[in-house]
Amino acid sequence: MNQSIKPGDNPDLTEERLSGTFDTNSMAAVIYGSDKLAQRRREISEAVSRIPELQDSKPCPFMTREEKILEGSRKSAILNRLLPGLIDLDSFEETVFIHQEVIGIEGHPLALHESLFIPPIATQGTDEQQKKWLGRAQRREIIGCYAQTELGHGSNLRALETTATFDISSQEFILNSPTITSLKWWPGALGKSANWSIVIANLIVHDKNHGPHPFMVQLRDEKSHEPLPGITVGDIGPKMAFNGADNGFLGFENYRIPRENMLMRHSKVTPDGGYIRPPHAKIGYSGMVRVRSRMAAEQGLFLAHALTIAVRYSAIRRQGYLEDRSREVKVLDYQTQQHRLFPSIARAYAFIFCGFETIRLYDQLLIDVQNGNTSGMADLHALTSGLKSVVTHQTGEGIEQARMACGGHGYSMASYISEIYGVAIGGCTYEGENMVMLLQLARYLVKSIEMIQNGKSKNLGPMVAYLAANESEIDLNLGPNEYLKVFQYAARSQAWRATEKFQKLRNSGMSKEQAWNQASVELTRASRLHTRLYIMSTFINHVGSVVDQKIKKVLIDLLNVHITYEVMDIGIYVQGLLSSDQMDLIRNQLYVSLETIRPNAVSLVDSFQISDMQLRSVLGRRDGNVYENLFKWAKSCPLNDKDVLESVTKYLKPMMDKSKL
Ligand SMILES: CCCCCCCCCC/C=C\CCC/C=C/C(=O)SCCNC(=O)CCNC(=O)[C@H](O)C(C)(C)COP(=O)(O)OP(=O)(O)OC[C@H]1O[C@@H](n2cnc3c(N)ncnc32)[C@H](O)[C@@H]1OP(=O)(O)O
Ligand SMILES: Cc1cc2nc3c(=O)[nH]c(=O)nc-3n(C[C@H](O)[C@H](O)[C@H](O)COP(=O)(O)OP(=O)(O)OC[C@H]3O[C@@H](n4cnc5c(N)ncnc54)[C@H](O)[C@@H]3O)c2cc1C
Repeated sequence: MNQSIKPGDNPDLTEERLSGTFDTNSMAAVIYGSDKLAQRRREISEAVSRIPELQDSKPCPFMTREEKILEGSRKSAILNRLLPGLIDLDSFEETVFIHQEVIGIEGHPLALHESLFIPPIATQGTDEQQKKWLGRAQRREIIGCYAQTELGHGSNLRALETTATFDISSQEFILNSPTITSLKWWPGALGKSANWSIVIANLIVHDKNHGPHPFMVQLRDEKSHEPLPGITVGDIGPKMAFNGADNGFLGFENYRIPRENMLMRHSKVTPDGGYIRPPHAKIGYSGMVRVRSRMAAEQGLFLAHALTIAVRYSAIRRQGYLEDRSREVKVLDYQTQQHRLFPSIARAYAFIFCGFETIRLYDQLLIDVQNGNTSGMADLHALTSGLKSVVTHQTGEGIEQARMACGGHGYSMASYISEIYGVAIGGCTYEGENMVMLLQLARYLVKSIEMIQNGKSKNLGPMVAYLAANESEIDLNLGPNEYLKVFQYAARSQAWRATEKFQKLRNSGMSKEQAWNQASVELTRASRLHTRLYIMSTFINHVGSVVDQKIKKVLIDLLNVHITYEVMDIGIYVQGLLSSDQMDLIRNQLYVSLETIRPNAVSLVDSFQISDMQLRSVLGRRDGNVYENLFKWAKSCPLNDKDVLESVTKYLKPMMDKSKL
């Protein structure tokens, strides 16, 4: 049963909900990993809806940037007071969720505090450092950010210019931004809100540069909030979206911090200037790996937001006719609309499922690393690099299709889809620009193929074992596993093609770097296919593990949409394997699976359990009463406070009057 049905709802939406074949709360339990977690989300939404001071003071699209930052800060402060009674304070998921619910997706002063400030202290700080700062940060006595990117350098961390030079005589590090390009640029909450930061700076001891390391740095006075002497800090200005966040710039001029402020769990500087290496050269990058490991689920949820809006709206929007000329048809009944939206629903589910899997993998790696075992770092770095790139790109595509699927109203901020799009596609850039990260995964794929070439296939990890197989025929009694084999064929042949291109260029005498650059488009294609294969296989495994038979049936239908769509989408890579008859068969299976999923479309998006408050969309309202609320929304626009604006009295009226003469 669909748990969203309520009296007074738009009858078209109620009809959709009645046609659903499964219980949406049970599906939510599968999406969020357990009945308890799904229920906690419902309880938190419900509790928040009963607290007047946590409601939006006005719709976000009507707020200026200053108002957004003020509103985010107002709500953050109230939440900090109320949180103990509302959520499990030890749960990162609940903390993120309640901020999302109350403040929304446009950013807020604590967005980075939870995800990029506290985790490095907790994982890279010594026990004493944790004792000193962790409690203060968790109680929010201080607000922090993560300052790594510089005006001139983001992707290439080796070229960062900020320095932290050890001064033995005073037992301090001296921080400097030697050039304009070395100014820190972009960190969220740095601009106006944070008073502390993790700063990534080149560690220099005895004139030797040991590369980027993390330092705890106080930026502003804890009483006055004024920048401390030696610090230049401010906001970088408005962005495409995410304007409730104050992304900032930061410069240092001979700014001194105690030796104890370098995070020293892994690398250390001793009082006499000795440097102790970390157990793995890239351990300082693990904060980024943590965030990347969470991005598939986050992005899946951004896509879920847009699809909830577009699918609900498509069920109440009537336009044109099919057979019955007496009543316009729901636009959701058009095959083109289904083809536009349903594969994205499948992707959102797939991203969330594999997102929770990568979070689990990261948590396991963290335990291993704390126990001194860093052997899994390269695998997870490669996996999360590819995953963040593919998922952010496909999420952006899916959100934009969702916007277009809403016609003209999709273009209005009342749909809120443009904000979701703007925030989500930031993910194509932050935490590593997508091409750069695809090339990181490509290094791993090339190395894996070189192992095969050197007769060491048995050393390949499970995620790349398929690279050594030799599939040349597919039985088209197609079940998910045959589709997986088709995808493996595509990913494998592209990985070999790209590697061989790179090797041929090398053998022709080209430098490694030039050869890599000349092969890089092919290499990124290999990385995408490898990642899409991973997403598909995780989806198949996840569906296989579902126990509730009604839920399993719908998920198999959704999986069928996914695998047929994905294989059609990569047709060019499987031309050597599949005949045109086989491709036609798959195409037809896709069309059949769109029809099969149609009665459950609304229930599938309702199962994401995104409340109206969180959705902030007039088009996506749970009750489907869109038109009357669109009219209310337009009337509440500040431009309509007055009938005659100054723009008219000051300019247009005099112009028209003058023209009359
Ligand atoms: C509704 C939904 C609800 C969601 C709620 C959440 C809302 C969220 C909204 C949030 C909005 C905004 C938040 C934004 C936060 C953003 C923060 C940031 O962006 S922080 C800055 C991030 N910066 C980057 O990611 C920089 C990218 N660059 C790099 O990481 C490196 O420079 C890299 C990896 C590209 C290259 O590094 P380097 O030059 O040092 O190495 P090499 O390329 O030479 O490689 C050598 C060797 O090392 C391996 N390697 C690299 N990194 C790692 C690693 N991390 N772990 C393990 N190994 C690593 C590499 O693969 C090479 O291996 P080899 O065997 O030699 O091939
Ligand atoms: C919304 C948002 C929030 C952010 N928050 C933070 C934060 O909190 N803290 C922080 O430190 N940073 C933050 N950043 C910065 C972000 O991490 C960087 O912008 C990102 O890592 C990309 O680096 P860049 O800007 O230098 O891009 P560039 O590297 O300049 O990319 C420009 C182009 O060059 C290409 N390119 C670069 N290198 C290569 C290569 N080796 N091979 C092939 N192509 C290449 C890229 O593919 C891209 O097309 C944020 C950014 C955004 C948009």
